[in-house]
Amino acid sequence: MEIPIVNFEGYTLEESNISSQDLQKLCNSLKTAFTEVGFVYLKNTGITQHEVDEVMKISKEFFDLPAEMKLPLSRSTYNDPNHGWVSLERERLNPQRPGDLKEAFNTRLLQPDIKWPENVPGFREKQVSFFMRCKDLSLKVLKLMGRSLGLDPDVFVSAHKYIGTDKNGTTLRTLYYPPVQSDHAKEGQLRCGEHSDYGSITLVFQSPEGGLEVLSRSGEYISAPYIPGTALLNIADLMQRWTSDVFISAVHRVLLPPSGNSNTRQSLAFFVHPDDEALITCCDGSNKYPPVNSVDYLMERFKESYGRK
Ligand SMILES: O=C(O)CCC(=O)C(=O)O
Ligand SMILES: [Fe+2]
Repeated sequence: MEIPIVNFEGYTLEESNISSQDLQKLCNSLKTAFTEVGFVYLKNTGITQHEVDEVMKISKEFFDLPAEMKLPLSRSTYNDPNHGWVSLERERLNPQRPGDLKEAFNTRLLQPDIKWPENVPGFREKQVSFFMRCKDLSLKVLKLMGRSLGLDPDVFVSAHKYIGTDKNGTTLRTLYYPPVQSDHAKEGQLRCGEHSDYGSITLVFQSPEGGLEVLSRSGEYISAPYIPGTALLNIADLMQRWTSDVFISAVHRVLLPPSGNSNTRQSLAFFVHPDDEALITCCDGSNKYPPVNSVDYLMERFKESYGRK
């Protein structure tokens, strides 16, 4: 099994003059991908490889700073549950394993009056403008998802009104995986432990090293390689619940590089979450899962990956 590629030509960020026949085709392809794999590559979205490369480049400048310059920007120092720097091994996406061998910087609030890295000129502007591009693409996809299920096209979009504000947890995360000496890693340690994402959907952009793997329905990990110019999109847990398990939130991971390989790796992940106060109720009216408040659900999940205190 492979992750399908869906062409957004005609429905890019700059266009929406697609014929109703092509729109239906697009919806059908997405629905197939989301029900069978939970992951899909989107090509010709309007987000270019150049944009992605630029965000990765400026992110690397930040990650290369000495730890004492990043420490004041730590995730826990903000009056916000998710914004800021996450140090190496701080997070365990699979709570059964040692901390992940990755660093991250999370952008959630777009206000200029919160702390940003000062020593990397342009960092804030580049992260914020990429956040906006990902937001626009995500809203377009959410609309197609509603339509693909034969529902009101706004059923999901209308629960994502406050992205970029303190009423919504949507986060752009730039990730850096430093070189690993596999023989020095702790037992069972990975670059990114097995997990599924928490919110509604996630967009992922990897550096050319690739390395992401996705658990297929038949129980084997399949590779999600780097495909330049594409955005990889996956369903997350709240969306699976919202669709009464019609759309699949697939488990994924990043293993350690093979012994002797000293490559670094980068990725950008845009985690789309519904508005804090949105009540997530099965969209087919089935009551398969009880209604849940979006922010309550997400806070519970964060506690698991950062260790319960
Ligand atoms: O680094 C990647 O390619 C994916 C990371 C990931 O799955 C996550 O942070 O949730
Ligand atoms: Fe993930």
